[in-house]
Amino acid sequence: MRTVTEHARVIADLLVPTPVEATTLTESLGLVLGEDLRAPLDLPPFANSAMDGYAVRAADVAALPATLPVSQDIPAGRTDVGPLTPGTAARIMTGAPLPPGAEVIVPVERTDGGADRVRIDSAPAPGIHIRTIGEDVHRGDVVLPAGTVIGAAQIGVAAALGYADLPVRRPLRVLVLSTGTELVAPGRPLAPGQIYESNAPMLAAAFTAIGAWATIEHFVVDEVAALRAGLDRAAAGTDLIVTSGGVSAGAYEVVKDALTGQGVEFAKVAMQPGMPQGAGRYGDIPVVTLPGNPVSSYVSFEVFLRPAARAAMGHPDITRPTVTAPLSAPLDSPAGKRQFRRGHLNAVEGTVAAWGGPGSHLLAWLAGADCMLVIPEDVTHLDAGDPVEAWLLG
Ligand SMILES: Nc1nc2c(c(=O)[nH]1)N[C@H]1C(S)=C(S)[C@@H](COP(=O)(O)OP(=O)(O)OC[C@H]3O[C@@H](n4cnc5c(N)ncnc54)[C@H](O)[C@@H]3O)O[C@H]1N2
Ligand code: MOO
Repeated sequence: MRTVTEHARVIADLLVPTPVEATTLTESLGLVLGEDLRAPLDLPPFANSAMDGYAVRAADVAALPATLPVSQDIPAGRTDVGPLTPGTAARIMTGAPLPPGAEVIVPVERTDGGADRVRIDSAPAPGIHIRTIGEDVHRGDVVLPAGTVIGAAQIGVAAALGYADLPVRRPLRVLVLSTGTELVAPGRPLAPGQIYESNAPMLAAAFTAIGAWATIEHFVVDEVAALRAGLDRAAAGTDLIVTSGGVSAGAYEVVKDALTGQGVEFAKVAMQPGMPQGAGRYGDIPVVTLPGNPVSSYVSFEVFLRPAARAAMGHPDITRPTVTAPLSAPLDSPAGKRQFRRGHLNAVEGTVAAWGGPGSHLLAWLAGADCMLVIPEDVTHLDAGDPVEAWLLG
């Protein structure tokens, strides 16, 4: 049997980093910078006022109160500001360029607010309320290093620097294909013996949630020709194919039947759920074949695909945030397998507990879980109070 770590390595090695592409700011959200982003200009790009008020020379407010004629009006956006005439004040608004020669910004509250002449009652020291050139960013500086995950603030600073698009790693293009003659699309009538198809929407959503582009190829019946046709229809332009179902030990194991000896290796992995797995290539395209049981599929995504896909998209941090917390109730685990149990974190008590049983068909319990408990291969029993690792989902 293959270890979890060995199979994780096989899957990680299948994927190569996605290319770095110029992408609009909006579409860059959640993606990762593929190159350092340098500042093409200073921020602020010019000295400007941080207050609505008056710009004056220091010598003109040495003795207070002082009344000065207003020689200029400078709202934000003026592009033709001339030097400040000595012995005068410029009325200036927040963000407006400082007139050359101005040294003191007097907030309007410290004056009589005059438009033609202004009486200045008191004044701050020179430099106060003045935003200097490059105070935030110097031209040429690396503002966002390669590997930065683009969030709202990163989009903000990139826009402030004039970038309309960013060099980010493109999302991984993933094709999700479920197999199973018993499957019916949600929304259609269900005959006895049939079930609704849940793996493809779940897996596609899991990929979308990490910033990948997931498409669903209509699920196929358990026939090799149907699977090959589905793969051929959809494979072009795909970085990764993920199938679910048809990989265990029975008859009608369509994925195994179609892909064994065709570049995909099937293996039992020492984990529960998620034991039957496969990985390889279909033509040139990486393929990962997940077990059909819904919880097995999802757990396999968390353990193998999420980290590999995030690494391919350049994420510096590929694992879920993890805590180690005491169990609030005992649990058992199979010998020789790493068990992944749906879990629940009690944030008040600081404890975790298994959430539902270990059965890999218990999907509603997965939906109610907020963490995944990881019980090592050599542990068969844990008592209440024993520490256990929990991956925080969410
Ligand atoms: N004799 C053995 N039987 C099984 C073994 C084994 O080692 N020996 N392994 C079991 C384990 S563990 C798993 S996990 C499953 C994996 O089976 P498959 O990958 O071949 O999946 P299927 O048989 O196609 O389906 C399993 C189960 O999941 C339901 N399913 C499948 N696809 C979907 C879907 N897209 N949406 C919702 N539900 C789905 C399917 O109806 C079955 O109930 O094999 C065990 N058996
Ligand atoms: O691998 Mo199976 O997931 O134990 O049901």
